[in-house]
Amino acid sequence: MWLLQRCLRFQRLGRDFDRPWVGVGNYSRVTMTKRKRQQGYYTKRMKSVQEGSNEEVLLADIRSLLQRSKIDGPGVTSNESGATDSEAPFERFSQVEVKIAALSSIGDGLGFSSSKSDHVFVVPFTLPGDVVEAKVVTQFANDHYTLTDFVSVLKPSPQRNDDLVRCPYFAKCSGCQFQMLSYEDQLAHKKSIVEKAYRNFSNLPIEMIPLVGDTIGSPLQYGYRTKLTPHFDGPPGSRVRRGRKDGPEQPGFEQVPPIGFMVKGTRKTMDIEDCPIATDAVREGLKQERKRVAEELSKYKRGATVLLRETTTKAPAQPQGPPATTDDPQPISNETDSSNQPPQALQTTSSPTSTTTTKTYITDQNATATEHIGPYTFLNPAGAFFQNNNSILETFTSYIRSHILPPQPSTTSTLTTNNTTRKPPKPIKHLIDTYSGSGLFSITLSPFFTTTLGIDISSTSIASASLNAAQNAIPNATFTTGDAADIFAEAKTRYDGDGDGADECVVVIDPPRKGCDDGFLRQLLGFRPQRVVYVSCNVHTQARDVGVLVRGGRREGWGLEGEKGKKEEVKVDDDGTGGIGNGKGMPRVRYRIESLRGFDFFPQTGHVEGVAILQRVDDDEGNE
Ligand SMILES: C[S@@+](CC[C@H](N)C(=O)[O-])C[C@H]1O[C@@H](n2cnc3c(N)ncnc32)[C@H](O)[C@@H]1O
Repeated sequence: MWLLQRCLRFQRLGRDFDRPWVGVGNYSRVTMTKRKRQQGYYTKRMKSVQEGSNEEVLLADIRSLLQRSKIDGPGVTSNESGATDSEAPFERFSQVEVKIAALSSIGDGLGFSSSKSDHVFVVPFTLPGDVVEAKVVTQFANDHYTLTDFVSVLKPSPQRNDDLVRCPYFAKCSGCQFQMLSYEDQLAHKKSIVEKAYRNFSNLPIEMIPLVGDTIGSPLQYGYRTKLTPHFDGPPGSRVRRGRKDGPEQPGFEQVPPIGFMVKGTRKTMDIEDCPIATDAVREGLKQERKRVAEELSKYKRGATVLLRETTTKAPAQPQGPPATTDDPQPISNETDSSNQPPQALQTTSSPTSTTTTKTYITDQNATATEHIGPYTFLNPAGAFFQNNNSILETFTSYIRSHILPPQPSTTSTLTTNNTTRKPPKPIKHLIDTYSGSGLFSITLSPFFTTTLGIDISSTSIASASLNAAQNAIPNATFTTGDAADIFAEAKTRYDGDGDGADECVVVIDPPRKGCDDGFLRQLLGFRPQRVVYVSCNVHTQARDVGVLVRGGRREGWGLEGEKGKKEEVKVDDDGTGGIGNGKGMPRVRYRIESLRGFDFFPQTGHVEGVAILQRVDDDEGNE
């Protein structure tokens, strides 16, 4: 009977199965059998979950919610479905009523149905207190959770205000999740993301983690994104034919494909005509590029990504005539390297002082985009990395400026816990800017330092960094191309001749989402700079790496219990001190977290940029 029921169910599910399984973020790392795929659930993870991935972060939140619900109870005590752990407890594509209990760190709501108390539903576009209808998509029975599509709100959360939503694609497009949440609540949620990241992923005792500061908001909450990359897929069959020289001719497009972003939770592209989180110039670019692609469709045989990047020029204001407005476009500025760009002057404003600012968009990866941050000008190839929210960069860089050096001690010497005096740390003179990109930190912080030394793996970014230093008349900045870990050998030669030159150095770290590798952390601890400022777009990998620096190299129990419970150690020079020294009998090097805070670079989304300020713990402060 059971077998018959299962067979009937497979048949039903097979009929319903109208799209391939698709993941959210890094879920695609999980593999499964075809039959399980058709059922929409997994029983076994074939590959380990990537550190700091959405999946790992989500699992931590789910486990803590299940733990809490065991104590408090989600309002349900019986398991009416009778499903066992290894069975998918809900039918794929069935609709379930879910009461949302928490907001996860990846921005999706987490809740329970009334039929199963030990199983969490992950529902995008929802808030704690919402009661919603959700459609079952993918089930992870062993991990007690199900990914769903949001269907509708049955009873709204007191936090929900749908009148705030400014985008017609909200609740479908994967770009923004929080438009129905007040900005104040968005910032509070982002603070809790930083708190949870350090609690769940730093592996530090709670007393070593300082209170997280309030999230600093973005001056612009819409109209802030200076770069968009909408895309369109190729015509059916174009993927199979790609790369086959002697194969049949590529089919062309029969109609204009959807041009835009992914539907949330799928790999399907949805057509997006406008994106209100982008700047006016980029929004205009989206409109024009959509038109251009439609007109030139016969040139395309496969899908493509369109680059839209804002560029800003500042010029002395015209002495005569009324100020120009957005309805009164001006010719494109000469400052923009746009030889192969269509004419697109879009937004011109005159400031009451003597400067005219012109913002336009560019689409050529290699054309130069210009950004201004306070008095500094940055030039970059449009396709290269640069922070995407210009409106927050002045606030952000002045925050880093005011924290890059240690707070001034009140006297020339400081009392230690033993009531003995110790010398104040040496004044910091040198900045080491790792993962420097085109020199954002080296350049905006340069007035504080005798020298700055930047490194980035991208030679294009380093070429821009050198150009930007020259452009901003900064004589003391040097940049080099290479792996970030390699900078410490150079820094030792430059600054550490007498053995304590690292006391005069601060290191800024701003890696990609995956964080720093062991080699980098090892070299950093071996160099032992007095101070570290760690900036990151992924507070989870940041928390992991900061944990290593605070423990002085030990990387114990990273990850979720049971996933990667094994103890690891990031070893440097084993000098017999039980930790990491510099190989010259120096005591173990470790850091304390002076402060933690998030910055909201991406309003309306679940992302938060973390800034951790670390100070080396010196011997007489309790180094063992
Ligand atoms: C988040 S961006 C930060 C760039 C810069 N600090 C800024 O704010 O504009 C990360 C940078 O790390 C660089 N990168 C990635 N892996 C690297 C590695 N192994 N060594 C050095 N740089 C790396 C990338 O090229 C990119 O410029």
